[in-house]
Amino acid sequence: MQSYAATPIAPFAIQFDAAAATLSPPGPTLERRMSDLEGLFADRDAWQKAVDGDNPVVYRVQSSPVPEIDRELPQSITTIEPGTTGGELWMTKGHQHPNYQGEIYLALHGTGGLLMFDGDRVEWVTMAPGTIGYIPPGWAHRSINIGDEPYSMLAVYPGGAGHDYNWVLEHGMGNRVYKTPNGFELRPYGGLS
Ligand SMILES: O=P(O)(O)OC[C@H]1O[C@](O)(CO)[C@@H](O)[C@@H]1O
Repeated sequence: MQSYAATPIAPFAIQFDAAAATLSPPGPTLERRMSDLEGLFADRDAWQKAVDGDNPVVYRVQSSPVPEIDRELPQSITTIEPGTTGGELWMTKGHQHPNYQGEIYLALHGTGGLLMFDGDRVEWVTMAPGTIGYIPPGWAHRSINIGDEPYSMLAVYPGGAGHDYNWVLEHGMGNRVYKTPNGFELRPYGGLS
């Protein structure tokens, strides 16, 4: 019989409602407001102004009850609101998996992008409903709403992958994503203003 450091949870069914962008039974949820994205938008003054204003919710994450522990396979649905800060499109914080593990995203609603950076190379996947974006081990990843409506996507990832946010603060994400009259464009990361 296999032994485990943590006993796996029992099998169960999860109802995935793509239209409502929900998982049931629900697990933990989190809400990231503008103040939670400190040091991530290039235009710090624009970021501060938004924080001092109504400090809007930039994105929400709803998880299933599958725990974030080694060998389990949790899922979550992230919904990013449309918006810009200093011209930069609203996005997730972005993170690296400390022990380098893969992940998949399935786009559900709206239009988004999956920006990946391995410290050297940058990759971009445009995400429309039905697109699966594959994140290989070793690539930091960030989602961006490039449309005018909320962008939702399902993530499935190894429970032991972890979230290293400092990696992104130290290394950046290779590119930034800005709104343009015709849509969006990727620009070199640069520093903060
Ligand atoms: O962890 P971040 O970078 O804030 O982004 C949130 C998203 O990333 C995940 O951690 C999955 O990688 C989800 O919880 C959610 O999809």
